[in-house]
Amino acid sequence: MTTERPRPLLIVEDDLALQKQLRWSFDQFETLTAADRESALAQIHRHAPPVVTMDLGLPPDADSVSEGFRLLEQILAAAPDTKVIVLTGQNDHANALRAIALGAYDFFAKPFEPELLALTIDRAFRLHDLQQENRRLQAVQHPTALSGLLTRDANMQRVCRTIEKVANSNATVLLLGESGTGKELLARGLHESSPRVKERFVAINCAAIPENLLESELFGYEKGAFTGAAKTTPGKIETANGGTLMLDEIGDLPLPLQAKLLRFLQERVVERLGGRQEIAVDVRIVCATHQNLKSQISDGRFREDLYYRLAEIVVPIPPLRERTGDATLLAHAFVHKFAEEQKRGSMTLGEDAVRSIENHRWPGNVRELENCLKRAVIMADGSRITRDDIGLGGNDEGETEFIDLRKVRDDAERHAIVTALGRANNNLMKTAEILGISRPTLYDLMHRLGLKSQNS
Ligand SMILES: Nc1ncnc2c1ncn2[C@@H]1O[C@H](COP(=O)(O)OP(=O)(O)OP(=O)(O)O)[C@@H](O)[C@H]1O
Repeated sequence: MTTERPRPLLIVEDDLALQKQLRWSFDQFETLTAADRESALAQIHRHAPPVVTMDLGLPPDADSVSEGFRLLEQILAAAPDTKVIVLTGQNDHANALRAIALGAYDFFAKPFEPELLALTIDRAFRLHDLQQENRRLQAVQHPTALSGLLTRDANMQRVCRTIEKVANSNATVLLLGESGTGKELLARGLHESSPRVKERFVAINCAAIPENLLESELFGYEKGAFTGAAKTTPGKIETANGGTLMLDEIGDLPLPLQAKLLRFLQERVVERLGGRQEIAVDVRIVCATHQNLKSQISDGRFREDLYYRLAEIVVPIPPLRERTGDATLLAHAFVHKFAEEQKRGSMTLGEDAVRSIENHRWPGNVRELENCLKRAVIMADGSRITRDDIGLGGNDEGETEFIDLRKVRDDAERHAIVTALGRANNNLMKTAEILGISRPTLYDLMHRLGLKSQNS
């Protein structure tokens, strides 16, 4: 015996006799009905039915198809996965084809055989389920390479999607972000999501190496090329052959080396210092910087032609302070990680510690947060990390912003109701329909929020 709940099927039909017949024919589903466009939309918002059957001729002008097509477009805009089966008049092929072109799943000419329509509805439910399952699996399997990167912030999630999307191409990527925002983590994620994953990921920090050594680090040298060059050594570019080379702090690359890098990007060959042979290298370049390269270009400190070679895809990374909820999300994860590493058993963050983390501006971004929590885990006396263990200083008490969910909800509800009242010209029945709630619920809400309809 199956215990599955019947699935919601919306029947949009203004002919009440036919509506009743359809309900009766499809009693294996949880049938919902609507006789016009607005109530159909309210049902869509309230119940999200995966499948809809709809008549094209709807009031106020049931003889024309304009209201039906408008509804079809609105359903697909609100819930694009909905399978809409359009019921047309006999010999109404033109409208049937127009409905399919707009995204309807199928059409049936009236009068139709309920058994045949039931088969199509079944098929539509199955297709809808498959698509949902597919999406769920993709969501679960997708972020493999970037799964070490924690975020709930919408902008940061967008950055991750961009990285995953460009991973398959060979485009040069420029990551722009403050120090410690995760540029190297993203560059590695890009490499690991790319077809080059089996080859090497090589990173070099252009700011950390003195100018005279940077050239040989990047391009390599032949034995005897300079004093101390005891043996032939390939440079980082060559070492990354087949893989990905990350040039961190590219804004610090000295001008003569910028010219040399540009030549490499144009010709894709390197010549080691003291060597005469050109060596072909196939490498994907990812650059990163916290500097404003555009202003460096205006100051003559960065070559514009190199910039355009490097900036095929530019990905700005938001600083931690602009990522909603991420500081605490990461803090909990770091506590867990370091408590395990330090064999301190299970540790938690006290409320005062969480508030102090929320209020800090994190100029050093995730790296600063990571170091801060590592120290706190080591320093904490018990299993609960306090504000003092976090050691961010400052008096956070005054700055604490309490999130009052009720107020946030009230504000959102007030905004929605006022907008709907305006749209419905203060007609409460219409307002309730637009909002997808019953009239008594609307009255209750308006009463609670102290809202008055202008007619009352
Ligand atoms: N979203 C994140 N989730 C988990 N760990 C992160 C995240 N972002 C950064 N980290 C960690 O924070 C540290 C700093 O990140 P990373 O080295 O990638 O930053 P960066 O922008 O390259 O820094 P810099 O510009 O100073 O080189 C690393 O240990 C990294 O693993």
